[in-house]
Amino acid sequence: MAEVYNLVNKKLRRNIMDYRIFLDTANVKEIEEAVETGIVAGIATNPNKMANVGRKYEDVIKDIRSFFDGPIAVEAIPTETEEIIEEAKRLNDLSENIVIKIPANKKGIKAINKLVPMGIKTNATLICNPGQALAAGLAGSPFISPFISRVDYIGHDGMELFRKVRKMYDFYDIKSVVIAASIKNCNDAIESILAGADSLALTYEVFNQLFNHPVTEEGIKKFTNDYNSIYGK
Ligand SMILES: O=C[C@H](O)COP(=O)(O)O
Repeated sequence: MAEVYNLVNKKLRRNIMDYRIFLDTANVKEIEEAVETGIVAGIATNPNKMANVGRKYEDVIKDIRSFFDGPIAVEAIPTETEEIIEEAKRLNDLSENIVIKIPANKKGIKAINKLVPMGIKTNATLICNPGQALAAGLAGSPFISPFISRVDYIGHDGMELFRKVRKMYDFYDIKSVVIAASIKNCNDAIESILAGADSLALTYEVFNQLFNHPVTEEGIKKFTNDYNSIYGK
């Protein structure tokens, strides 16, 4: 078990650049457009994102696979350990390079502990306190997702949670890829990188904020006018 854990995690650390940005949506049009920038490493969905587009996991995965071979994260919904494991195996078989999101409560952690030695990539999700992150890391989950904005929404400090998780992982030398998840603006995305995020899960809206600044747009207009004044357009 320890051997498998080390293997999985060493490999993940080597390929960490493969996981810098997960696009957090199940909207295939958005995914296709964003992938064209060349900076999307993976796709993250959850049942909420699937419900937003009103489509089944199988159909969304099939569409994404027609143009993208990076990791696709999908969430296992059963709440009992054995059922989570069965659903994770089923989802994993839908395509190459699937990551199974599993909520980090005790039943989920037990499932992760069994799935990792099978070579199934898990992402411990809905992490809202540092203890859940510790448990997920010690269970060997290759990915973990501390949630930032959802923790903020109940009056706690999501970024502080993230900082604690990062510090704890460094202190215990836990190698899981730490994904800053549930990010609602570009500032939180950058803050979480500065706090040591290995990876970001960005909604399409936040992803687009990466490229935008009014001064840039103003500058483009001004430079276009200047160019046209030279070339007489
Ligand atoms: O499932 C992971 C997402 O990053 C959660 O984000 P959300 O708060 O937008 O659903």
